[in-house]
Amino acid sequence: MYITPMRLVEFIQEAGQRLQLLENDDHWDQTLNDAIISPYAHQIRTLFSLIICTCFPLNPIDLWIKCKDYMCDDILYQIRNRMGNLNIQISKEIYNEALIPIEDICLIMSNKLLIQVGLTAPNRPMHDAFNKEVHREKLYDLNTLKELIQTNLPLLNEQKKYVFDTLMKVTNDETGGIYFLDALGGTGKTFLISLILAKLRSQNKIALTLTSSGIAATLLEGGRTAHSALKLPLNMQSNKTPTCNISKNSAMAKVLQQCQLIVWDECTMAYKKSLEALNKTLKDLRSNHNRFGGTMVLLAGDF
Ligand SMILES: Nc1ncnc2c1ncn2[C@@H]1O[C@H](COP(=O)(O)OP(=O)(O)OP(=O)(O)O)[C@@H](O)[C@H]1O
Repeated sequence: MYITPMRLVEFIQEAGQRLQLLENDDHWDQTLNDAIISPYAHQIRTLFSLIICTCFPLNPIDLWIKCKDYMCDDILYQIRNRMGNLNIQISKEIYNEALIPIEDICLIMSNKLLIQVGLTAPNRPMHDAFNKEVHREKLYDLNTLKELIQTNLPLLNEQKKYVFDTLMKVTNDETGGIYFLDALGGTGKTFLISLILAKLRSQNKIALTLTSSGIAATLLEGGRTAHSALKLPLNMQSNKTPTCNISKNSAMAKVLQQCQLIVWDECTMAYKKSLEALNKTLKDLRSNHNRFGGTMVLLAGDF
């Protein structure tokens, strides 16, 4: 019979506990049980960090499982507030959010990572994605969006209503594709796009707004220049096959993987290769060989 070193350690620990030669984790359990009466989740996280990195409990994972919901309370509350959705429940992303400050405290206290004290390592790329970019794209006030839809939707004429309905339908179908919104300047393209964006965002979907110029970016809610959002290379002309400088684990990659619609306003001003770069990057990030990786793209401008 072969006993792995890990199993041997478990045997020795178990035997030590049965013979009462080793302490078990009851007192840490009790300490944390007393602490969870506190309404402040960050205090429970600090105590938990202190216990796992300086008191060497036998089974830190057990302690984490028993208290993790209490340690995520404030994070869940903030996320519900930010998204205006009280139905959001605790998820593995939220647990990961709590593990990050716990590991930070352990590093300050004992210069140890969670993996070194017997807990699972937090997923830092997931944390980045979860925190920054995805939230930024979902950070819209639902009441303001609903008000805007209620006021502006009845103002659309028949043609614009048709465009609105078509885009809503194809975006909800999630089949992907490209649409061009071509109209003369001042005829209401920005007005219509704002409405499409508001409708999708009010449904808690991600709709990314790219523009070719900084000025155009200020006209649309959440607008960003394509160069900044997509990390396009500056040497576009000399680069034969440019791609967006976005790695699969990055925060922006998560947004591009999840977004339902990408609007590129004033796209007639964009260099052709920047659209090719977006096409290539989306195919790669979404592991989908269809055009723009199967994402719905709306190119708007005065063609
Ligand atoms: N259906 C509508 N009802 C009321 N006002 C509208 C409507 N459509 C557009 N407008 C108003 O007309 C003006 C011009 O519209 P908008 O900026 O959307 O045009 P545009 O096609 O995007 O122009 P440009 O191409 O120059 O950016 C704005 O003040 C907008 O609020």
